[in-house]
Amino acid sequence: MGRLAFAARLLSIIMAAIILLLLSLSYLRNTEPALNTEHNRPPALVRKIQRNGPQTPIEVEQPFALKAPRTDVMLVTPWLAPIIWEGSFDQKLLDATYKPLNFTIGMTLFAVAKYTRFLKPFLESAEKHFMQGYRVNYYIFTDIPEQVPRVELKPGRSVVVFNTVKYSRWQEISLRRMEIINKHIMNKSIREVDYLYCLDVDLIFTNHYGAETFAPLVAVLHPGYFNILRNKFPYERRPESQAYVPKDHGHFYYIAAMFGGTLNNIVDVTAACHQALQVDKVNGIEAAWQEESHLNKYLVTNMPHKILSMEYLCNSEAPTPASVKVCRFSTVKKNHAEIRAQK
Ligand SMILES: CC(=O)N[C@H]1[C@@H](OP(=O)(O)OP(=O)(O)OC[C@H]2O[C@@H](n3ccc(=O)[nH]c3=O)[C@H](O)[C@@H]2O)O[C@H](CO)[C@H](O)[C@@H]1O
Ligand SMILES: [Mn+2]
Repeated sequence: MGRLAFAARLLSIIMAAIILLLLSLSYLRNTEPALNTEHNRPPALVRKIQRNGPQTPIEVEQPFALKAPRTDVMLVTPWLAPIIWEGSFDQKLLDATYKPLNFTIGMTLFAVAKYTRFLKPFLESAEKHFMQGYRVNYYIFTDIPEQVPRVELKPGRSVVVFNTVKYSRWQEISLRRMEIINKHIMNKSIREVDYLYCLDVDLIFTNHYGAETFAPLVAVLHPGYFNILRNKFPYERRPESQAYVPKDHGHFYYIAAMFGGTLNNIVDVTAACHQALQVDKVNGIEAAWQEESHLNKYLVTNMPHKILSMEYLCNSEAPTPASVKVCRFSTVKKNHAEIRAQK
């Protein structure tokens, strides 16, 4: 074999080896079982229906395409996410669809310092109204585990208590929730829930709160800002903050006392808010409404798949708007100065 022919042969062998290596690398990348692959999987409901087969149809009142169930409120956003109001859903139909799937619903609740006093009424009301007939795990974060009350739980429901530190400022206790929830999902102390709800504890359930709220990412209209121009929303308006939203941006103002969704979505939203909060801290700036400002900033571009109306967060200290036919989750009156005082 001539020198030239040998060199050509060698070159083609090297080229083939490189192509093979590149192909196997891209195969490995595609098959890597990282947590991130969750993003590409169909939602839990679709997976389970694929596994179990379709559910049996049940008798419901016929819906008509030309008849809106309600005409006084917006039922779907411009990006086609439903807004949930009394009269817009059939609870029987939803339960017949979802209950056979045996979902587990997780809930994170922080009760630090004096806020442990809210746990008993919260849990007792949740046992009456929240996700009846579903499996529920309450994840309670507290610095005083002995003050977690014993509340009688229905079958399939449980309380898990995690120790957490008490930061000296109430704002810090509130905003650190993003970081803590994120860590507990990443280290797998919270797992195997189909949906996770992250709630304030100074609230009580006052009516049905169930499957109509299931979505990959769900947020709630703030009862104080549902009918004002967006340039008046209490977004963070200083460009130096990571939570900055310009006056002509945004759709709805959401309340941080409740957001929920699938674990991968909650990982994303809590990670984004935690990172933004850290950058703000380094820059010596705290957003107007702490994590609520960061949550709202996130939701400007990552719009929720479903929005809950103010029925899902009623302000017990203000008149109920006419559009709210049922209050399902209501604030508890509290003396801010007393409860946030250190002693
Ligand atoms: C009326 C008002 O002021 N609203 C703001 C206030 O909501 P809130 O007044 O509802 O805040 P909050 O005092 O309920 O704190 C939020 C949550 O953090 C936990 N917690 C807080 C303090 C504490 O000592 N122990 C404890 O466990 C607890 O789960 C509580 O529900 O603050 C939020 C966090 O920024 C939002 O900005 C709200 O818009
Ligand atoms: Mn609160």
